Amino acid sequence: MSSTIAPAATNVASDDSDLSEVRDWVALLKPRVLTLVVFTGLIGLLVAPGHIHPVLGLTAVLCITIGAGAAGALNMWYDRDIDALMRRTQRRPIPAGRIAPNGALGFGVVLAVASVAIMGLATNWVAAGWLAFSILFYVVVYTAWLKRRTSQNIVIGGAAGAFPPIIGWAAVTGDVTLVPWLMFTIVFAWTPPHFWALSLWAHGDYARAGVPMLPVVEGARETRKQILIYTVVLAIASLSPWFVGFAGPAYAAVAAALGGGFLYHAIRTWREAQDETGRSLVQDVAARRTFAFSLMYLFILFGALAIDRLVLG
Ligand code: HEM
Ligand SMILES: CC(C)=CCC/C(C)=C/CC/C(C)=C/COP(=O)(O)OP(=O)(O)O
Repeated sequence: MSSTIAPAATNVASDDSDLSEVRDWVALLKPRVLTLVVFTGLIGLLVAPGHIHPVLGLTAVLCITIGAGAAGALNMWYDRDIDALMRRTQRRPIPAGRIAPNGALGFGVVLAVASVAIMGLATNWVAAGWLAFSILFYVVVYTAWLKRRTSQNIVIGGAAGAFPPIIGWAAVTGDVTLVPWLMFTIVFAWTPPHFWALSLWAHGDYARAGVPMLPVVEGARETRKQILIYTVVLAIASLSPWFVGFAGPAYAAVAAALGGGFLYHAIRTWREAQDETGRSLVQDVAARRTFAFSLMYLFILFGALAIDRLVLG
């Protein structure tokens, strides 16, 4: 009896370990963050004037997914030393020892090159060029250069995450005009409040790893102020597709309501009960809500733009 059961049990065990190995390689792509990155790229593609064959459109979105994922893998390869020091990141596959650094490097390079090549062959080389630029920007400018050097790291480096709407648009039209740059500006202005809200409670991790994020260098009080300033810029930028006549009043109403909501959360974060250094006395409740709101905000705003153009427009 036992001899018939044993091989089956072994198979189950090896299936489980195969599955968890696949999970580790997928984790290198930062899949949760990718959802929103890819969504903004998809909206750029959908609202662009002109026509793209659905199969090619799908291929373009897949290339943005793989390219951005590859950038995430290369980021994890480069950051393996500091990831090992931070509670939030120390269980990642490289610091936890489940994937060798060279394996992650090879994986990232192969996926990056493949995503750019397929994008170029399937759509056009303008979209492929912007995809290549975004990957290099995230890996070289943000990760290798700015992240460990300046508290403005995510303002400048965060631009990488704002390129997907430009890439999606260019995949359809072959060029990059004013509107995709407005979409870029929205994600660009959104990134600092998105990240700094989180960094208000994750600053201990960054301090331990020696990463000069804004609350570590300038303090929590300054970070709260900067979140509010960028939220004002974001609320104005979000209306720009309407200002230039690309989107209609329905989009403007949604953008205004969302902007009001974000401002409400940013003001609550700014005024949250603090000690004399600006550290929260209430476990950063308002900051956590601002972070959660930021995710919903971008999803609904870009969704509204697509509905305005494709359904109402
Ligand atoms: C340099 C710029 C950015 C930094 C430093 C940053 C940082 C972070 C961090 C530390 C988290 C916490 C969760 C995790 O560890 O995965 C997070 C979550 C997230 N970020 Fe960002 N982010 C940036 C830009 C963006 C951009 C441009 C997007 C998409 C447009 C984005 C989308 C998301 C999403 C969807 C989550 C939630 C993931 C989850 O549910 O775990 N982020 N971000
Ligand atoms: C199209 C294209 C190439 C887009 C790539 C851009 C991209 C993946 C943007 C998301 C930005 C992001 C996850 C930052 C995390 O910062 P971090 O790396 O400092 O965070 P960590 O501490 O969690 O590693």
